[in-house]
Amino acid sequence: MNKNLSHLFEIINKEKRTIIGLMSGTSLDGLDIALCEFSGHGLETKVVVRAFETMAYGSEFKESIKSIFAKRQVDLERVCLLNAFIGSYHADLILNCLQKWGIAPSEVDAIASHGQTIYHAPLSLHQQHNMPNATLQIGDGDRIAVKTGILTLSDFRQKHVAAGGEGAPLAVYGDYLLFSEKGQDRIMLNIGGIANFTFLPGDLNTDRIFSTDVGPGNTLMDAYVQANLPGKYYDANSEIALAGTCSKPLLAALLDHSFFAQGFPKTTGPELFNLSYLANAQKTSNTKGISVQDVLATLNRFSAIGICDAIERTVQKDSYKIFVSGGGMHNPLLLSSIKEILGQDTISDTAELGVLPDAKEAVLFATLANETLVGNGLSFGQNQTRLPSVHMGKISFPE
Ligand SMILES: Nc1ncnc2c1ncn2[C@@H]1O[C@H](COP(=O)(O)OP(=O)(O)OP(=O)(O)O)[C@@H](O)[C@H]1O
Ligand SMILES: CC(=O)N[C@H]1[C@@H]2OC[C@@H](O2)[C@@H](O)[C@@H]1O[C@H](C)C(=O)O
Repeated sequence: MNKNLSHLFEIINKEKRTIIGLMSGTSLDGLDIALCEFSGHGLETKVVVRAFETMAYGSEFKESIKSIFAKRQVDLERVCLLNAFIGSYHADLILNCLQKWGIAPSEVDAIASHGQTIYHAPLSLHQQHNMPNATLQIGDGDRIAVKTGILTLSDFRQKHVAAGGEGAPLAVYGDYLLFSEKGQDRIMLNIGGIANFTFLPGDLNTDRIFSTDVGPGNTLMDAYVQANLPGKYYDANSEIALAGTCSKPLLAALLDHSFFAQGFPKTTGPELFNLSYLANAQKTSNTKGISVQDVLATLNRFSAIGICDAIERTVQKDSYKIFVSGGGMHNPLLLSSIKEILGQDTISDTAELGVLPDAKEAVLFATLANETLVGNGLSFGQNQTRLPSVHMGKISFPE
């Protein structure tokens, strides 16, 4: 038998598998690397996160990605080169991280690589009715496999799109497998560049699981800070927003977009929520002259309203418990607005469930890989989110 395939069977037959999950999101802050140990699959999945690290990206690398990120017109040669470069670069970051942790690559069974989203185009965004939902992540999995010598699963979103989804959010799969709890309705809220949430019903009825993107988390605030405050990357601890006042006319203009009127579930990205979106809202609301502090206070409230409105419109009020993750959970003004609007005294985070909030998305992709390697197939039946019941990820062998 082909040596790669016999190695694959060895991994599948193991009691426990060590899988590295990778995530590099819309904020372009760095590569999240989670070293996970799995046993079981499906609802029996058990994961222990043995180590986690965010390997920060250098400014030159961030600028290269930004030059092609969420843009309709780009230098195609740059896209081609970056697809290869990101694969190699991520492989180097993994090898550095393993060395730091004192773990040999041979101890790792598989890598689960999300890659870098450079364009997300569901039909609702591209509006070309003869074209399908589409999404594009780059950072070639073969490069990661060859350079690290570790079997690599990558490009997870393509199967989701092929099976009728929008390619996102995929968090719902990991949320369902790792965090469902009989007797407790849970909302798993991730506030990354774009915010999304999963509703996990306490009766474990898969038909009632619900998941959607809701609009911007940090992406607009980050983009505005980067464009207006040289040297700053984001509004750390909401310090700037806290010094301002939310502008009602600007807030109303930001909310006046068909995305918010559209039904659920839906997905979005910086292709829509970018500085042109803000400039347009400032123009129509005649608020171009307001201070940087007021703009950030307004953008902060805008994110909070998008998140809460989506939850209120799709999940019965009852007694759900919210578990937050993603960088936006470190934004105190945003969190206090969410609590105020939803009438929640406290919001927990996923650390309470054994997964560090900053590591959650990387753990998610490792979970998807575990399911593809050893799962028996998930069935979401007639789920209201129309979740494709598929295994995701393409397998790259090292040799
Ligand atoms: N102390 C803080 N105060 C305010 N905001 C913070 C703080 N720490 C992190 N953030 C926000 O979190 C962002 C990083 O979030 P995260 O790493 O979840 O993004 P991502 O993984 O790129 O996003 P996505 O989930 O959209 O792919 C930062 O860019 C910043 O906006
Ligand atoms: C296309 C894409 O990369 N989408 C990301 C992005 O970042 C947050 C939100 O938008 C989410 O839909 C998704 O990532 C997470 C990991 C997901 O699929 O659940």
